[in-house]
Amino acid sequence: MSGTSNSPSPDSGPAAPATTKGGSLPESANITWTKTRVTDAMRCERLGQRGAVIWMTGLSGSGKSTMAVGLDAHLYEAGKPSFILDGDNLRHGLCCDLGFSSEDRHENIRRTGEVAKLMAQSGIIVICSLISPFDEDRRKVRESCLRDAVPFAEVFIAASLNVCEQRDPKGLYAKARSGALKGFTGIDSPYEPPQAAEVILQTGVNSPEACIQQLVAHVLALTSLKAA
Ligand SMILES: Nc1ncnc2c1ncn2[C@@H]1O[C@H](COP(=O)(O)OS(=O)(=O)O)[C@@H](OP(=O)(O)O)[C@H]1O
Ligand SMILES: Nc1ncnc2c1ncn2[C@@H]1O[C@H](COP(=O)(O)OP(=O)(O)O)[C@@H](O)[C@H]1O
Repeated sequence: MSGTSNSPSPDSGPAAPATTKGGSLPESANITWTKTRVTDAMRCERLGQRGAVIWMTGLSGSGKSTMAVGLDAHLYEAGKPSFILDGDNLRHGLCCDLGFSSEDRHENIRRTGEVAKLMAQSGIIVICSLISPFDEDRRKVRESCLRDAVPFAEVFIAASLNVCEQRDPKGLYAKARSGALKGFTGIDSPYEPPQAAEVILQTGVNSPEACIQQLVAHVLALTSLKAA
């Protein structure tokens, strides 16, 4: 990660204006970026890892939470600071004002992506587990992270709609099919699969343990200080 900390312009010189929704300029005028004395690089050294955003996307029931929990537990055992940002959980607090319209889903991903990036800049491996159905939203999070030199990996939790619907762990597909739940992803709301995910986990085919192993290997390589 860069030498200066949490800056929209990683290196020295005047800070570029931070961007907001869709990469536009901030709404507020007369705002100035405060630089800190502890750099991102110093935080990484202290924690022995590079902070990163691990972004999991997939249908409801594909296995996002299972993968997130497994990865988080593995990192904990290895002494590596991590934290899960789970879509369902965030909707109880940070995103409690958002529903499931396309507009609200865009804002959900933007907001979560910004929080994830900040946490990653503090040195943590941030595991994001949201349906995040739109390619463009995920691309914006990726670009925002990479602009600030935050390692990013998109992880496609690739179980098919058929598999997810068979599992239906929360009974939501049945509700959606009956018409009791409108705008459900995969049924009457779109899901755009990633075109170039760094990791593809075949959670409809391979065991949870095998998928977690595949994920852990990628995350350890991405966050190793040697990878900087
Ligand atoms: N209409 C509709 N569509 C999709 N999902 C729904 C809907 N209504 C409620 N839920 C529940 O909300 C969870 C998804 O929240 P996310 O924040 O991950 O969604 S999104 O990324 O903004 O699309 C999702 O969690 P997961 O099953 O873990 O994916 C559901 O439990
Ligand atoms: N290989 C696998 N990877 C992940 N989950 C799996 C796998 N095989 C079966 N499952 C099951 O599928 C369900 C996925 O649910 P969950 O992880 O909550 O998905 P999501 O967070 O995407 O809605 C769980 O009941 C889990 O035990």
